Amino acid sequence: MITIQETEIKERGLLGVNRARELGRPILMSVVHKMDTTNPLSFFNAGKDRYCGERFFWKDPTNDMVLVGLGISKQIQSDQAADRFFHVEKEWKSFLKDGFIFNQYKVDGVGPLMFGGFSFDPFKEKTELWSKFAASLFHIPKFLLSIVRGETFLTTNIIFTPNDDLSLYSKSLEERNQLLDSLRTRISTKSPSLMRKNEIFPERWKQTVDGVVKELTNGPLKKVVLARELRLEFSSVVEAETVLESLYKQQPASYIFAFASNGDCFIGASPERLIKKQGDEVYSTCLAGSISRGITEEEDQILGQTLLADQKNLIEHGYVVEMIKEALEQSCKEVILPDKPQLMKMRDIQHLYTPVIGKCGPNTSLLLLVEKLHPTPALGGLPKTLAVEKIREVEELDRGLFGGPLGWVDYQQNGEFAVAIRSGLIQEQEVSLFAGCGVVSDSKSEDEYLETALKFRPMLRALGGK
Ligand SMILES: C=C(O[C@@H]1C=C(C(=O)O)C=C[C@H]1O)C(=O)O
Repeated sequence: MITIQETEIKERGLLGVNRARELGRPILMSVVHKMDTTNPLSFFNAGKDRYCGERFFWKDPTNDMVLVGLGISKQIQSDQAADRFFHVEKEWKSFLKDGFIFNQYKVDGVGPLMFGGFSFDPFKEKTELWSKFAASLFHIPKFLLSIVRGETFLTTNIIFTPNDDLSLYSKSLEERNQLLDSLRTRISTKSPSLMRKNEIFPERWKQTVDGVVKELTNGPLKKVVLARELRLEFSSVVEAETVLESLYKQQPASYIFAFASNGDCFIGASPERLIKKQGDEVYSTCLAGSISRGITEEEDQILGQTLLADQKNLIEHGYVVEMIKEALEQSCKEVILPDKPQLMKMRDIQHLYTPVIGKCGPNTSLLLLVEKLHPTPALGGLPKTLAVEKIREVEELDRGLFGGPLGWVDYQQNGEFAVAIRSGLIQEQEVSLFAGCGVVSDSKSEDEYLETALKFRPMLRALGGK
């Protein structure tokens, strides 16, 4: 319970009401409090009934930043394809303008913040599968729990419209106290049983890979990433909190995310950072080139060394490094990266990995960097435009948010986006899982098929399947 003085309630209520009336439009009031240590999954779970379809969850691989949003105080959304990153940034900044922010903590990820993502390809025809998500969709929550480097904060966002009166502020505090009171409810650990696994046209997918391999030998295309879907059916509704809890235990070194919209929930555990901005620095990750983990330590090391020396994978990885370096050089003063990839070992798979740091110039903007980087050749291909066009033409899957940038931006314009892979879409009793792989001129469709099967595994295990 957070205690508030009666005078503060009146003063802040008045401030909000007066400004909204004076400007004739909605005004944000954001209030930050420090809190005792709170389990983020309990917080997510506490919003289950009241904020169903209005929740998000984010944890970065280092555990430095955990964000949980409940309720929607404002939605920024659009199905418009052109200039989508610019429009979202513009709307975010104009939403913040003239608002009140009561935040004495100079910590990123605290205070007003939007969370959401961009679809992989806004020009691809949208199907029923993703009908609950706009192609660009961001939520500014009513309540945001931020656990930043071990410290816990709660942000309450209130929107005053010209028609509201003073009581809005106290009503919102009441809602917050009810939420904090319900934090003790336990998460059900019972997972529904997996009834049916339906691979979506695997043979046709392999034929598509073979067709693209032929084009790669002759044409200007160097690499195309092709993805496929696995549709699962369960004995009862799949609850996001139960899946999150499993991902938390099973994939500690990943970004763990959930983004609910209109009843569906996009959820996953991605190893891949697209970009992070913290003050004057940006961080990106080149991740491409994959091999399985070994059963014994020795086998695991041999597999790792094989990957580090494998020409096909090194070439694929090099494409990503080159592109990310070039994109950052356009808006950073300096770009720093090692000259050789290392290994990133996840539970089921190991990857070639190169971290990149950029020193920001005066106009470096997080969303404009997202635009430049997405999709990297790890998810699109090379050359970028041709590869994305090829995917649009030959891939049967509607990727929706899969493979797109998913993350958060705070009111200081700091934030982070992961590449939304190793993920799935929960639709009541059914879940679609997605996985892709880089196709180059010497790719074999059977190997690529097996690689995508490996990439389904983290989500499959978290859902109680194998
Ligand atoms: C496309 C996916 O993964 C991407 C492709 C990789 C590859 O081709 O080696 C490796 C990591 C990711 O950048 C996926 O997991 O679905």
